[in-house]
Amino acid sequence: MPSTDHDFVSTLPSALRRLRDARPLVQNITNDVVMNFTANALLAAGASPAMVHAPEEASEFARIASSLVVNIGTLTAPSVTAMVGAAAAAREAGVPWVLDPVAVGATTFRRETVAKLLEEKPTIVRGNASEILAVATGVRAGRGVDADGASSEVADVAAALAKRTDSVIAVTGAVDVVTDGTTTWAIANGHPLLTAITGSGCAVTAIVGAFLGARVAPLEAAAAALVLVGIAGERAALDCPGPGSFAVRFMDALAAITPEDLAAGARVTRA
Ligand SMILES: Nc1ncnc2c1ncn2[C@@H]1O[C@H](COP(=O)(O)OP(=O)(O)OP(=O)(O)O)[C@@H](O)[C@H]1O
Ligand SMILES: Cc1ncsc1CCO
Ligand SMILES: [Mg+2]
Repeated sequence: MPSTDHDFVSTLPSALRRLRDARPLVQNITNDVVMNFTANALLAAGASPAMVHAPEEASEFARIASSLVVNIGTLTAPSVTAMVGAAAAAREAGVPWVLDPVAVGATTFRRETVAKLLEEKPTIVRGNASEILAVATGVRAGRGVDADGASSEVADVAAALAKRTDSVIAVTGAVDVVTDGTTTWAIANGHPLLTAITGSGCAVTAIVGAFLGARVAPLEAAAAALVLVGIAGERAALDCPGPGSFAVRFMDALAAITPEDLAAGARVTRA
């Protein structure tokens, strides 16, 4: 039975303080379903969101952003141009960036776009288990935008992918896995109601970007975001009648969680 990683958990309050002090400018090129929800989640967490996605300006903006979030949920040809251009600009300018490969296994268009984006060296890739498996194997996997695998089963695949791509890999599910290929954490925070609303995964990815933008180191940034969203989900679910009010309470909880709450509620073990 693995025990809590107290060394890491004790760093969580300073990571959240850093995010709220820095109020990082997080550029998002994300999907049409979750744009408003994502911007509000970033505000609630303490970041400053900017949904700047036009091909004409996305790469220019990426050079001045604190971090960049690229989410392929509702991909179009112009959005691919914006994403690849912004990711390249971020890499050149030393701006950290995070990739959410939504439903990457579903179509050739998504697989080819993710292959192009991986060439721009994302700092972190965050997906559900079927998405991370599809990225790792390059083959068709999973049904669509929702997960259908257990994250714990992909920990080895994620660690190998982290080594191969030199990125941190964050796999979400009932238990999340975060790995840089050497250190691997399992995070048991969260609530099933998070899967009953659209965009909770996209919000996690954006908040990973927020911690990165506050210059928290990648492995710690990914884990802190997963703990924050997980605890917010747990709080929001208390006496919650259903998904509608859960989404509202989730936003309230994200804003109300203190740095100390983060350390007190974290369930992080070293794998
Ligand atoms: N069964 C579960 N129990 C508790 N928490 C969960 C469960 N499944 C997912 N979560 C949490 O929900 C959040 C979103 O993860 P999920 O894997 O559902 O992302 P996703 O599939 O990309 O979602 P979406 O694409 O709909 O935004 C994460 O914080 C994760 O820890
Ligand atoms: C439902 C849905 N379809 C494309 S993106 C998206 C939001 C979850 O990622
Ligand atoms: Mg998703």
